[in-house]
Amino acid sequence: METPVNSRTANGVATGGAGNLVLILDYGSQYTHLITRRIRQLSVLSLCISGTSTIDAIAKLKPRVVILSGGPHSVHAAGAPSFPDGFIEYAEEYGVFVLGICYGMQLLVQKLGGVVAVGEKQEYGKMEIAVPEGEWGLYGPEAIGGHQTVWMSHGDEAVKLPEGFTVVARSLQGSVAAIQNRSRRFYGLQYHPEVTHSTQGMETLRHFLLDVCGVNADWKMQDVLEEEIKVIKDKVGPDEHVICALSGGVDSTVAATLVHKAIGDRLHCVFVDNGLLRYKERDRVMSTFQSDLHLPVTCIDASEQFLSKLKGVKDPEMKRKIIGREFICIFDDFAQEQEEKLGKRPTFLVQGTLYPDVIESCPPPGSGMTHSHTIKSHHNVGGLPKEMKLKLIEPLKLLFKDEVRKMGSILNVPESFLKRHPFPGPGLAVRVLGDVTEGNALEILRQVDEIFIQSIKEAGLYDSIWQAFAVFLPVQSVGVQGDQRTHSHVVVLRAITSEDGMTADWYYFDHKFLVDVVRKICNNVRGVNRVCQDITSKPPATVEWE
Ligand SMILES: Nc1ncnc2c1ncn2[C@@H]1O[C@H](COP(=O)(O)OP(=O)(O)OP(=O)(O)O)[C@@H](O)[C@H]1O
Ligand SMILES: O=c1[nH]c(=O)c2[nH+]cn([C@@H]3O[C@H](COP(=O)(O)O)[C@@H](O)[C@H]3O)c2[nH]1
Ligand SMILES: NC(=O)CC[C@H](N)C(=O)O
Ligand SMILES: [Mg+2]
Repeated sequence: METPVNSRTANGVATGGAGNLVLILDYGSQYTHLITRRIRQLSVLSLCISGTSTIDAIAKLKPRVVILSGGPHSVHAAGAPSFPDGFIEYAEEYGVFVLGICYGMQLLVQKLGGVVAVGEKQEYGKMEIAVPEGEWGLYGPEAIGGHQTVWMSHGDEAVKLPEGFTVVARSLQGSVAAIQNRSRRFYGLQYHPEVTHSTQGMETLRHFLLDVCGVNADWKMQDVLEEEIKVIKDKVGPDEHVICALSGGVDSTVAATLVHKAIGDRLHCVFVDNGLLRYKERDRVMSTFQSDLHLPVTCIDASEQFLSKLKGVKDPEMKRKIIGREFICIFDDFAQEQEEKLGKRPTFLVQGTLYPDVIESCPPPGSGMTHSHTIKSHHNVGGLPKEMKLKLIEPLKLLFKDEVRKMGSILNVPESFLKRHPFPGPGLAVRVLGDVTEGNALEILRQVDEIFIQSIKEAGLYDSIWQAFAVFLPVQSVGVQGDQRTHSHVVVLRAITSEDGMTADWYYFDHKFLVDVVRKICNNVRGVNRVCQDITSKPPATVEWE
């Protein structure tokens, strides 16, 4: 089981020194990624691998702490995922701390000889728990003896604890909320401390990892940056060329700047007009590339190609897959053009893929996300064709959006890029529900979106909103405009706040703002007589409508 200090993981991240890693074993919870994030926010490196990884794969990473994630399964179900045989013995032999969260806690209870049963009542949503006076451990002195609000999402519960365990918190309904066995270093939380609705969740994780487990908080973005530059230099041969798909968004701009730092002018950037861009976006993006970014970028107008392939397609996943495929065709053609120019064909494609894109798309083998459900195929991940000539470089694949922004600011990427709201690669195709080519849906949506975004900017709200956009619905409603009956389109405005796009709340505009925007839209955009606002959080909705 011995491995060198600072060994690198399959994902290319240095472990940051033996014995300081927090390793998450994923059992498919939609929140698993958030555990990773929260821990990184504490400046502690954390990685996530499949919950059914082998004992060797776990031991190789030399974790100080292993967190067993939540998951959709019941521990009683046939084929319910579990840690490998020998894991408990390994943890005890090497003094590894183990924290089970929700399903992870139930797994720990069951495997150590306790009993998990279907609870009388399911507990979903915000709950109050009490942490009675008792021994120090999972909770520090500030939490002990008090109440806190936590986020629960479970149907099973621990009804008999394994020997040596004590209950350190209960929900006000009486179910077990937290357990520990300090001498064996095993801990469990029935709720999700990683979700912001658990008001003291972050403090609980901090206390547990830093004070109880003695993990060092020394993981820094500067180190990640230097490590990535080194990885790219090693991967790309000295006379190999690379193309970069640049969208004008935060992720690809940071990725391009990073790769440029590593390989200089062997990087060739391409921006694609797929016919699904926003109002005047092509001109605006190309001119900011020139004025602010100083990287050579080729613009390819492929709008007809994309739109003709999308004609008549209504299914959201189909649309995403078609778009992913067309992007790759364009990149291959661009590589061919470069070959004619340079006398050498570029071998790599840089994409600004982020961790959330990977988590929510079809989980690729080896990603460690094998127990999660596919939410939607992000065009740059699940939408990619199986056979690709270009090899991928995705330097941001393990980072969340706010981490990418941090990296961008270390790289001096101009704020005009870093502060932009995210815009999905499939663009307006996931905001015009149904067939995007029907009627003048795209044109109507562009106008509505522009009015909405400009109004937000004029009101000084752009930087406090994570993402805002309009959606076109393929339905018509009756209205009265200028004393005439109209039968026109319905559009929806969506604005959210979020940290990383994985969970989101809707943004609360004041009434006057909304009244003004709706008036502007109905007065200026022909074909719209009704405007709605989407006030659904994520979950249960997603950010984009498709
Ligand atoms: N119009 C485009 N032209 C070229 N590449 C694109 C285009 N749209 C998306 N891509 C590629 O797909 C990747 C994923 O798109 P995504 O929208 O998630 O990232 P982004 O545009 O870089 O950042 P943001 O999320 O802030 O919009 C991009 O990083 C880029 O590599
Ligand atoms: O590059 C992308 N390719 C895609 O296919 C894609 N789909 C969604 N998004 C963006 O991701 C964030 C989360 O969106 P969802 O809640 O709709 O999945 C939001 O910021 C979305 O705009 C995408 N980005
Ligand atoms: N969120 C979870 O991990 C749920 C665990 C298990 N599926 C239950 O319902 O109790
Ligand atoms: Mg984008």
